[in-house]
Amino acid sequence: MSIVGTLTETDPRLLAIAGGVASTFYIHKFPMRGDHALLSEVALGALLYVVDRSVGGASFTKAVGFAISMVAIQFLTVVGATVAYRLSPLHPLYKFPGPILNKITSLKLAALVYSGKRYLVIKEMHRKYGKFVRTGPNTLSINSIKAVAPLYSSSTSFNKSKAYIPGGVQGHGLFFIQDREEHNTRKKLWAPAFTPSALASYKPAIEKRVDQLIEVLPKRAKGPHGTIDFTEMSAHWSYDVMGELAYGRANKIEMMEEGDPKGYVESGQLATIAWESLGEVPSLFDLAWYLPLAKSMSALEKLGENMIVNRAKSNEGNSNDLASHLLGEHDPSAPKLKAEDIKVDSFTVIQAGSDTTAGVLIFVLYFLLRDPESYARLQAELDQAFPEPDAPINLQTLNRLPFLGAVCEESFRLGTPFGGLPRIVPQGGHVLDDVFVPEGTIVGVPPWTTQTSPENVYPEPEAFRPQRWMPGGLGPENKIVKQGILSFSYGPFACIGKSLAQQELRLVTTKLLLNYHLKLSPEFDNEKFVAGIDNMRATIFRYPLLITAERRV
Ligand code: HEM
Repeated sequence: MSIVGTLTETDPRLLAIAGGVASTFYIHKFPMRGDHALLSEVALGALLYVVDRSVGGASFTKAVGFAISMVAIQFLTVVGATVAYRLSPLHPLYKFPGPILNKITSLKLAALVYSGKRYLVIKEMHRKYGKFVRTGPNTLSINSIKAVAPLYSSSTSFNKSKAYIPGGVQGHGLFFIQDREEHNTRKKLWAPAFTPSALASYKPAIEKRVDQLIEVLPKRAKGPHGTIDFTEMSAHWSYDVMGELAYGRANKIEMMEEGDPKGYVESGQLATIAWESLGEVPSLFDLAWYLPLAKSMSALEKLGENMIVNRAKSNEGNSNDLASHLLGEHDPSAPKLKAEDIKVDSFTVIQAGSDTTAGVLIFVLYFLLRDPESYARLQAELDQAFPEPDAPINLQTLNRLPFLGAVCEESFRLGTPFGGLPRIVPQGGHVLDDVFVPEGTIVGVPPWTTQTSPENVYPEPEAFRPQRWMPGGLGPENKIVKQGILSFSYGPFACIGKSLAQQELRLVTTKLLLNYHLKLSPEFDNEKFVAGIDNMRATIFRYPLLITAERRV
């Protein structure tokens, strides 16, 4: 007989069940890292094996079987007790409606995020269940602009949830810092790189890269129709811009020239997919980091590290590049960031600034090419403002063009890459839109839902209608409620690169339309393109935007 049986004379299966119930209470009170939980289970199994063999005198096979069955019973008890608790009135979110599987396990939400269609499904859930939907055991989606200020933009706005912990990455970067105070300190370091004068100083570098795009575009044409994969082109352009802005002359990112042989764009996308989906189940994320796939996910992280290390050593950077701020070159007496933190901030610059802008540029062209009237109107506005297509663009003129502004705003609205902006309800809970939400709940206002809701944007909220942003809009019923537009979020954690992205987008759209007659390629398949849009912090286009470009004379 095993030691457990000898000592207690109780059926060991009952002890395993009791252990499972106790573990359930423990892990709900003190959530555990996934790799630590797995390790504890393995350690428990090993302990049971050793005890059963040495004290009970069992054979190897019997002791292994005993250890496995006890661990399995304990584990299944944890699963069963967790499901029962999450569906029971004892759970703090019991009163909130939502699909039953979502209430039971965060794996359901993670799978939805992974599918890239969270933005569409969550909107549908709100239509079915109302303003508050329980999208995970401990997660609420809130379709209410009254929740925007408390969650994001007020002085007491909530901290970021654990969805922002970037798996096995060592070090803290601005985007991933959850705590408001720590975030505030780091943001002071970044902020000087995004002042209006700093932005104006980036114009020559952005314009140089836009001119390079204009040059390279026809060289990418392939096949009988001269088809250009603009999804790839846009990503390469965008990475080159961020490389130049971040590391100045020390930049080695040259994708328009050399392509992307090391697969950095794909690596960034894989990391985004993993962060965004597994962020909903952080305990699984801790395990995923040990898989071989993590290696390809971390290629971009490595690039960020190499670039900032080179930049720091080489003295080749510009005094106003983004790295100069992260490296503290403007104030030698100020405390320096730890090397591992600089590394994370370095790849944050590249990734946060590239995939997002590249995605919205793809949407700008897609929408314009599907809407010849808007295309023609924009081209006329640009031709009039800039009669010399090759001359440098005057920023003041550029920023004053109303229809260009309207096209960009409408593309940010419909091409928003962020499916969710999860925050955590602070101690004591909080009343959100007249409903009490318990502390510790993960809450978010879903950008796509609010941005395409007829309550916030009217008429035709899901259609590309740039005129809605112009004086007079789409008629007397025209409506745009600002708090409903979350493309760049609001408040302390909002996008620090918003003005930069706007400037980049205006410049590149202008030069593209001034220099080329752009069209959708005959090879382009609209249905496949739309079905292939996956929205997850960056937009992943599973099917490319295929265009043709004919030089204007
Ligand atoms: C179309 C382009 C862009 C869009 C739609 C966009 C959108 C956003 C959004 C919604 C957030 C908040 C995310 C959250 O709370 O989870 C964010 C954060 C951020 N964005 Fe952007 N972004 C764009 C371009 C850029 C660019 C060009 C940069 C340049 C470096 C940038 C840098 C950042 C950084 C560093 C953060 C983290 C800010 C913080 O935590 O304080 N973004 N972005």
